[in-house]
Amino acid sequence: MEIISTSAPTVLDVISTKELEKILVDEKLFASEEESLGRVEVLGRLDGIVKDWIKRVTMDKGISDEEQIQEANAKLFTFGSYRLGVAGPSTDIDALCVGPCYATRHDDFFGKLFRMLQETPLVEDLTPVPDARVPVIKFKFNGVSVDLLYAQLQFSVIPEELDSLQDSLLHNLDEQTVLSLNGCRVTDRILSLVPNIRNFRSTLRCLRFWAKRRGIYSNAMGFLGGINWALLVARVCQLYPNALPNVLVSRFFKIFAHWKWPNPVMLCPIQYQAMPHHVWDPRSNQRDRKHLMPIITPSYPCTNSSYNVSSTTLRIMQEEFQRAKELCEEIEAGKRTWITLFEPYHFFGSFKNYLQIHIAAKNAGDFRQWKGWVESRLRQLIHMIERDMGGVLQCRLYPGDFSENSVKSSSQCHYFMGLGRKQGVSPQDGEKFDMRLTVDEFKSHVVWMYSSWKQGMQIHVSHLRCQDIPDFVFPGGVRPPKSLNEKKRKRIEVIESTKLKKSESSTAGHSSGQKSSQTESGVALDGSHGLKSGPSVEPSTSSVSSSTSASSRPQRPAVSIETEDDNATSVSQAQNFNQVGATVAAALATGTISSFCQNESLEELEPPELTAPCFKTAFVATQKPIIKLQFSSLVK
Ligand SMILES: Nc1ncnc2c1ncn2[C@@H]1O[C@H](COP(=O)(O)OP(=O)(O)OP(=O)(O)O)[C@@H](O)[C@H]1O
Ligand SMILES: [Mg+2]
Repeated sequence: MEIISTSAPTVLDVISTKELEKILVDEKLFASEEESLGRVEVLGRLDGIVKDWIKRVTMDKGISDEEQIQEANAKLFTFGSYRLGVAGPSTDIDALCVGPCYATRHDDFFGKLFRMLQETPLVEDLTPVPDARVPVIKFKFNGVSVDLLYAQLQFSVIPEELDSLQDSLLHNLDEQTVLSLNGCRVTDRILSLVPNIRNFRSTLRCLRFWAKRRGIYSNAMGFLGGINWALLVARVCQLYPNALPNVLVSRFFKIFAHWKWPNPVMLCPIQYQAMPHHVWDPRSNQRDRKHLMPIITPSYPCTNSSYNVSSTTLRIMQEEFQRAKELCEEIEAGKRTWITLFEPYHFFGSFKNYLQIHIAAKNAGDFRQWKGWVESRLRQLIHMIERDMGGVLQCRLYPGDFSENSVKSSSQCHYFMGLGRKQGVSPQDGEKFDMRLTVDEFKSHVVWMYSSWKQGMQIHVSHLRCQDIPDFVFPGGVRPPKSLNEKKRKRIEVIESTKLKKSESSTAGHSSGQKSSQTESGVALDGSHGLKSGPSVEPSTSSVSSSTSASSRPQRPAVSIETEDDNATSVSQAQNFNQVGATVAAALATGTISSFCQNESLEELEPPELTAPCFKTAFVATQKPIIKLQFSSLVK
């Protein structure tokens, strides 16, 4: 593995690193002793629960031999930022329960263990996510967030000293177990591949803090998450094995501002084994070839940990790397201090137009699941808008959600997306952007693809101008004054930083604010919304309709709406059956329609069934007027 420099630190490096690390302490990025002890206690209790669980499972399998029951064992491993030693006060604990061959994921982990957790005092917000790529039970234990995965190994007894790094463990395991084990294996391998763990941790804490401040910390939204930042920092540590964090931070930006993506970042050569698990290989796999920012995990099966990165998020991150590189050069030259590197990105002052995505569900349990799903889909909305608006617009998501009340709501939240013109694309007179169909398509897609959708799970997307951003997004619910000179702005930044650090890992809403005036773009079937843009971008009105880009878009399906008095209204022409189903799904999501019965499964409407003559669906609305929809004789 090549090395760029083995230079030993200078006295100045020691001083500069102290200054840098002082910021981490001042920003309270370390868990207090009490918090750390609380986590250790939670893990101890959890370990006891899984050990108890496996004995019950053993007995339930009809094994009555006392010795075998005594021997039965399950083991808890930690991984992620907690295991890496960079957890902050509010970061979650990622844990893996390893069980023997007879303890199944479905019945025993998501069944028996889940019920035991339900009965455990101090366990709350229990959310099973069995259908995820990496199935997980999420919960809070005595206030500590835990993500618990499961690995069902081939052993009949799990040895207490099990080494999760052994590749031979992976033989004959199901894909979900391999992926679940991978978290632990990757974390431990990273720690074994960095030359100096203390310097690695300190540098990683800086980078995690910086990424959160600059609004680019979120794997789900197409930026980078904990694992990706850890791998990138580990690589820089390898290249400068003796450097202190001040140099490592600065070299990090220097290297990644100039990195020629999609060249992969790897901590070691890709490992191959005679096992069937997918290993990242752009030469043989077309999907891997499409990855824009490959950051490869270091243990078998080596995969790309940053497959969510899109051309938009990559561009944003590159701009941030470049900005930080320049700042670091000035810091090194003594022209600035480290704190300037961590200045927050002013998301709500950076765009003239925004989309607000409001999601809600009937109860806290539904909401947690619905929110997780919608959040993982939001990057799709960016893709759709950029695709449909002729490549003129570019979007930026704020990687966090907001609530209208100071206490985080358990059944609704808001996301925001900034809309701007692509650099270098000049505005045209009277240019308009009509996003109604795109937004409808997105909402439909979100509902359509979600197999666990339930009544009450809603999504609304609306357009708003910068001045209409609701107050609750601002720290303390107070909107900063419009024109600020540089000095005042700096002061506000300090206030914002204080607020931001409170929610270091995930951005929460702030105190209550007024409801903004906004344009609803997501109202079900006849909802209208358009974003009009010209040399000076104007706000849309709810009736903005035509646009040049929209004319080339497929039209809405022919849906006849029958109101109570049987006045049928044709909404538009059908393009295909998929769209009908999609429109239905959107109506369900927005709450306009509360239930429906169908004669044919909506899934059957996927191509190639587009030519099917008709399908009939009846809907009943939540509120008057009752709407019945009759889908029939759709025009192809
Ligand atoms: N995209 C991914 N590819 C490979 N492994 C992943 C991926 N996402 C998560 N993991 C594994 O799961 C672990 C926990 O993920 P998580 O998103 O909680 O990150 P983290 O490092 O714990 O950061 P945070 O403090 O934000 O929770 C990671 O450390 C990694 O081992
Ligand atoms: Mg984590």
